Amino acid sequence: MGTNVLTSSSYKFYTNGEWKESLSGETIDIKSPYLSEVIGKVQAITNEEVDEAICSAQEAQKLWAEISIQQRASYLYKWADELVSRQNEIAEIIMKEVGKSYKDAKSEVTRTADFIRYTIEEALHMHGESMRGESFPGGSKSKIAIIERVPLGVVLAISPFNYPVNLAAAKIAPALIAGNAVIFKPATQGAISGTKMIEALHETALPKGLVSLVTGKGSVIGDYLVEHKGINMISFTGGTHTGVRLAQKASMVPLVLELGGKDPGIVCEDADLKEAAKQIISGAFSYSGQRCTAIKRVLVNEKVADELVGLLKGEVEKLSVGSPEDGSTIVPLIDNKSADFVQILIADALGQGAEVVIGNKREHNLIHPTLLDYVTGEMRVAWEEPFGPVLPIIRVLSDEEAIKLANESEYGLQASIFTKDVNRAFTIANKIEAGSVQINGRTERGPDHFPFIGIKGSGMGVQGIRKSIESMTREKVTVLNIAE
Ligand SMILES: NC(=O)c1ccc[n+]([C@@H]2O[C@H](COP(=O)([O-])OP(=O)(O)OC[C@H]3O[C@@H](n4cnc5c(N)ncnc54)[C@H](O)[C@@H]3O)[C@@H](O)[C@H]2O)c1
Repeated sequence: MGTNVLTSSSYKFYTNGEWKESLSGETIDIKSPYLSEVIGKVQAITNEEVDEAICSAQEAQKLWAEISIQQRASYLYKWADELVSRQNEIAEIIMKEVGKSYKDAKSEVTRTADFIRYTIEEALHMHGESMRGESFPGGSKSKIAIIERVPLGVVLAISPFNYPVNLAAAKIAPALIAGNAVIFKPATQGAISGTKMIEALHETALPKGLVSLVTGKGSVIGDYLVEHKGINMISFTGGTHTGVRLAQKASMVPLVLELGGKDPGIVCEDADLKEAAKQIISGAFSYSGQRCTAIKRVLVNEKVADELVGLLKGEVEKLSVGSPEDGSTIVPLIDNKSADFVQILIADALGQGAEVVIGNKREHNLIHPTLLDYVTGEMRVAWEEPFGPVLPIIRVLSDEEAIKLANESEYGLQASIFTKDVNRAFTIANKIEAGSVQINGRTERGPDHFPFIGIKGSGMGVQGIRKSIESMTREKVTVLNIAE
């Protein structure tokens, strides 16, 4: 691993096929979560520069939608190849910028290339349909509707910090293959990784203006982008607070929102407890719990609670804690503010009678994996998303109580159920209010072609390769009236 990857400390934004410095003259420092140093700066662009990006996107999109899907595919295949050939460089940036282990960062890049290829192939196999008028009473055989999917126009893609390459490409690739232009706004922490990903796209000689990388604080340019009349669709992944605000600002454009979660791991007394403990701990603590689909609470039947807690503790003891450079699972959180928040949730629970099974140790923004037992519904950690390595355990008397607690949450992303009885699993799953339910496995987003859905405070709309393409296109009907 070279140390000189971050050669350019000031990164440019990208619009109309060119890399530029903002006329604002302002940049934003990107501080590594674990190196305690600024690893680069990104441009804080102006509203006028946003206007220019959207204007050139509108121009470019018209031509892009007209070329064949095979031609569009050829650019995207090159993009996937470029990402693979730059995987070491990009992985190192992801590691330094968002503090993810080098191994995980690398697999994020290769998973993204796989995602892009699958997206192309899915789109190549999507076809429209036709209908004859005669099937409706009074309709005629001479009326034929041809139903095709057409692009929406300019898609605004806003991504979060935790998967800065994968979650961005998961919006950009379906948008492009379907014939849209893209305005890509990365999370500020994650913007250098996003820049590197767009550099790879630039290498494909993609038509000018089709994709722009706009950087700046979400709180500064976010509203301007979201309310912009030139935007035809918004695909957003991030926190619930930001997403709800965005939905209130955006008007009359389709939205797909993938937001926060509080996924429960429900453990019945007949579960394979050893396997459940393994799944729960890897689900809860990978990348320090900074995953939307992390297991964020355990609802365990009290008959097996003591045994499960012992097994969970054993699994936590095996987790490596330290620097992402050493491949640790538990790494410093994205910033100090996030670590302070986790600490507040832990303190609140302890103040109300929860017990620490293991953990509750902090060095700067590195929080050791923490298990809290005897958590009750009065404690904030039972309901709030920590986005950090703390897992509350709530003991329940019955499946009904577990279902009730699971559904009382403002979120509805995923849930896991652990039981050996498949009928029982389905009975519970059918009553759970969540986008997806995992039976005997940890909550997770992949494989990426599965539909991925957040309900309630966890979002609206569906992602997942085919669903993402559908969300970025609309049906258009052309009716042929044949002379009789
Ligand atoms: N459901 C999912 O698919 C999924 C996946 C990953 C992360 N998440 C969620 O994301 C959160 C963590 O990510 P984060 O801290 O980067 O989230 P965040 O909400 O702080 O930021 C997400 C994005 O929104 C931008 N933004 C901020 N203010 C904005 C505004 N006013 N208008 C438009 N955009 C604005 C940010 O710059 C960033 O690009 C967690 O809640 C996590 O659960 C959800």
